[in-house]
Amino acid sequence: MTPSENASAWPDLEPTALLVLADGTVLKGFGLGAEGQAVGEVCFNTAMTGYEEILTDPSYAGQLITFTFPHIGNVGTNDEDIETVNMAATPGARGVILRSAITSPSNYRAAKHLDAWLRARGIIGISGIDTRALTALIRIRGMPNAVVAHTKNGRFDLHGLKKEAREWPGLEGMDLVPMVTSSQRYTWDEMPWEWSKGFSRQDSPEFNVVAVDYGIKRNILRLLAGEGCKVTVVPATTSAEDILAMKPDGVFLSNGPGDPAATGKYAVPMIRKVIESGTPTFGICLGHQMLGLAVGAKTKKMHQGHHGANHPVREETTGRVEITSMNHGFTVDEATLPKGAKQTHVSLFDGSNCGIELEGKPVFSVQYHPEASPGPRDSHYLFKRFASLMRENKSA
Ligand SMILES: NC(=O)CC[C@H](N)C(=O)O
Repeated sequence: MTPSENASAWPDLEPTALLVLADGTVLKGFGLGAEGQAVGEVCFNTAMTGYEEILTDPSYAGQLITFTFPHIGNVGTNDEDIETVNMAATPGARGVILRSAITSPSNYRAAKHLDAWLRARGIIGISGIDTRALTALIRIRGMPNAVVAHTKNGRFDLHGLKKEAREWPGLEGMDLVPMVTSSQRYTWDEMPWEWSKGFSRQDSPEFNVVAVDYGIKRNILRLLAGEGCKVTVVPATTSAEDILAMKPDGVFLSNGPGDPAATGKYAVPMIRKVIESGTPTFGICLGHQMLGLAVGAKTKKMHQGHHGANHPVREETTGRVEITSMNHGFTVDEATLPKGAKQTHVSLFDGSNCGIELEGKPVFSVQYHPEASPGPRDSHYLFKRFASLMRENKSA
């Protein structure tokens, strides 16, 4: 029996939700969250905590997330852990695939049951899936396109669902940034959450940073504010001229969903001009991939992607290993990095590129998520590195 045929944990029960893969495989389960159907690419995330941050990371737009950890929802949800800034936009992941049903929340910060929270955000979910088997399938065959469908009465148009899964074009070539980017400029001064204090404000900023929003997460903005930045967030299509006219001490290129090569069509010309200007620049994930494209490297689709909170990465200059949060399905092809773009970080899982810096320029980026949320804080030093580059550049 293949892993996919074995992946309905309770195949004999009446399903109220289905996961239909593009190859026609049908996995039966129980509906949770919103009713309806959602199409996307299925990826697995191995983080054991932080499901709310994961589900609200706009980089997951166009994806259905399988959590490998079986108990998701135990600590409920609250408004402080949401990572999406642009609430009017599509809220990150379209669907969620779980092993176990969601139990009642048990945590002093819990404000809402995950099931009700998913329903309110229009996220469609299924439980009762053998997520170990589904993960094994993804490792063997790569991330499949699929539809997750949930109806209370258990009636499904199976033919229609199979057709939709089969015909969805997939993430390659897809620019999803217009769905998640902010339509207007705004400023950000909220700093990281502290025990017993909550969030405080940055009221004496040292730097003026422009952050280009391809689907930015709140914790990135908070860590920038924590390093002394007053951040002006601008829509993804803002021109280099408009950005440089704001006289930024630094420019930040955010994370985001979809294929970097598709998004890069309008982002790359802007990024080239910004790095030409000598302005310190820092990119994360999609921002890293598009910086790679801007210097002439190529990006490619990965087989199973990296999604989790325990990925070891080695910093090449020091040999130091940091444990990182990751969420990407595309990667910068290291072999295509031009002279002058140095590989600074590498994944110890598969040797893929995890960071670059431009020789002689105050410009660097990483493939992983140093802001974590969720995940370990080993990589917070990169926000300090950005602040140092801006400080040096200002005093030069
Ligand atoms: N987190 C991100 O920014 C993801 C980047 C890109 N969408 C990828 O999947 O590789």
